[in-house]
Amino acid sequence: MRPSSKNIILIGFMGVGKTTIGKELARLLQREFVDLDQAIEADANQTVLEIFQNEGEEAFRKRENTKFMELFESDNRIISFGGGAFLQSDIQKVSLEDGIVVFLDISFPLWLKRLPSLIADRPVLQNKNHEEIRTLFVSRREVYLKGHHTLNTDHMSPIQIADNIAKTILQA
Ligand SMILES: Nc1ncnc2c1ncn2[C@@H]1O[C@H](COP(=O)(O)OP(=O)(O)O)[C@@H](O)[C@H]1O
Ligand SMILES: O=C(O)C1=C[C@@H](OP(=O)(O)O)[C@@H](O)[C@H](O)C1
Ligand SMILES: [Mg+2]
Repeated sequence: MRPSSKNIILIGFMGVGKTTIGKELARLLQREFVDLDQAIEADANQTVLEIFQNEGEEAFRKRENTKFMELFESDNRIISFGGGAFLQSDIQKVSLEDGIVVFLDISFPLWLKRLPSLIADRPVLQNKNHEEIRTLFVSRREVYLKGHHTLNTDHMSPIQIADNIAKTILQA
């Protein structure tokens, strides 16, 4: 089957592996890889953390929206979102209408083991206790489930996950 040229978008909670797996998937499918956060950082000449600190979350969300709309003018890309991008209703609508949206899921206990390595550069996780983070994880998961495909990533390496995504999309 000829693979569609639609953009493939990876969504899911912070730290699930969207950036890491997106790179692997792009290599596998020989497509251009774009990480939405990295594209925003390059434009702003600041890290995501610095944008949150210097401009606030609302300004970051505006940058996220503008950059997404710009990126979506071309197809054939693998685009890794930041964990909040798909929560924006217009980003969600355009992604679902014109792209292939893959939700990378993970069980919360496994995700929690990654938290110490994530906290320093994920402003949304800072100043929250485990229960508050779990509540955010559960409520966002409901939104991520609107994606076209859901893939549980528990106990799999990024390469295995990328391989599964490629197979899932080719079979669809
Ligand atoms: N399948 C996996 N198994 C174990 N660690 C992973 C896996 N995928 C990603 N990681 C690690 O988790 C951290 C967050 O990955 P990242 O790709 O930045 O996630 P995201 O873009 O979803 O926030 C990194 O340290 C990365 O090496
Ligand atoms: O979930 C979120 O609201 C965010 C996730 C981050 O990306 P990752 O999901 O790649 O960590 C980054 O966009 C920003 O810190 C906000
Ligand atoms: Mg990322």
